[in-house]
Amino acid sequence: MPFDAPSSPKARSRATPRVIGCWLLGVAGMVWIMVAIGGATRLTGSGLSIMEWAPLSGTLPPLSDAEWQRLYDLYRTIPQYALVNQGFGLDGFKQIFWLEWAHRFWGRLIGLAYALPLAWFWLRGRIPAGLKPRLLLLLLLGGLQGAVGWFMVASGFEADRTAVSPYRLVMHLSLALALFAALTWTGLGLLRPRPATMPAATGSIRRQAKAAAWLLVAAMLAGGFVAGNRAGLDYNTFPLMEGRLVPEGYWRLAPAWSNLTLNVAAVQFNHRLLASLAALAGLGAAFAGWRRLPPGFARSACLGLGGAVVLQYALGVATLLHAVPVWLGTLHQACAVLVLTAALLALHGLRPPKRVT
Ligand code: HEM
Repeated sequence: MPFDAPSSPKARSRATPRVIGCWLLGVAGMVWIMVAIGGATRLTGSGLSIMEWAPLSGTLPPLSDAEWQRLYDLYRTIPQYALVNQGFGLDGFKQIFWLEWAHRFWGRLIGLAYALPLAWFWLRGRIPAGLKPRLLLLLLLGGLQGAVGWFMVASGFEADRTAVSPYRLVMHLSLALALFAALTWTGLGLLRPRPATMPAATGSIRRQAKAAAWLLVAAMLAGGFVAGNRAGLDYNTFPLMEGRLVPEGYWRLAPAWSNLTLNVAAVQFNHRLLASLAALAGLGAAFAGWRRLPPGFARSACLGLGGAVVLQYALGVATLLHAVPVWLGTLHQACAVLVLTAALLALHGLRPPKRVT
């Protein structure tokens, strides 16, 4: 559903789409930071430290010794404590508590940064009519993401589990990326109206960029399963996996489809394969843009896509070779959003011109 900045004679209504566009991009930036905090939370094993879902009262951290002790006692009832952190004491608990608290606190801030300006623009009649359903949908998606986050965390409390379900982790990561993409695309639509004309080569480069974008989405989903299965702790060589291109035991699990989501060897191989295809497609679009487009937004965006994909690929290999240190894993997760941004900018820059009727 494309949305373009409407042109209006009134200066005030001309300014409003730009302000709304900047606000949406600002919220998208906050979602980006949230993805990075989420990566650090997962990689430091902090994500299961708060066992309550309290959207309002959970805003404040514990303010008394008794409250700290109550939360610690709750945490001591779950398998992760017994199997991973037994005896790490209240001080150890506080260390894993703060990141999860910061993750949830930042989520609440994003909610406010979205809902309050939305209400203000709405009440002052500043939102173009055609944009209202989309802004409400974004609000709904944001709320849903909070609920999915809790749904994911709750899976980590089940018997014999020391981490969350890979399926729910992928759901949470995908929804975060979808929310980021929707905010960014809508914001860009308000800031950059469709051009009246485009160079003839644009159509074929747009198809290449679209292919790269879909391959990137697939690589990101596969990356979620690598993270969810902690598959980056095995096969720490590149490009071969235990001396083979396709690892032994790719189809080890039954039913066969479960290899795609739960088998460490298969999940990691799929991520490598999809990332390589996405990198090739991204570089292809960058090369075509560089060769066939005149200097301008679309050409720079195509080149940016190529650069971002190469950076992310190199970060992925480094993360794997070093068996996922927290800082590299977090950087790889944050850079996935950079690549997504680059793909969105390229697709936006390559949009077909406005049809004249
Ligand atoms: C276009 C390139 C790539 C994209 C878009 C991408 C994206 C992602 C995403 C979204 C995740 C899940 C979140 C995270 O932990 O970061 C992930 C995880 C991971 N990726 Fe990639 N990736 C790419 C290339 C690679 C390559 C080439 C490798 C190694 C050969 C790699 C290795 C890993 C590993 C080991 C993880 C799990 C990290 C963890 O447990 O935190 N990635 N990737």
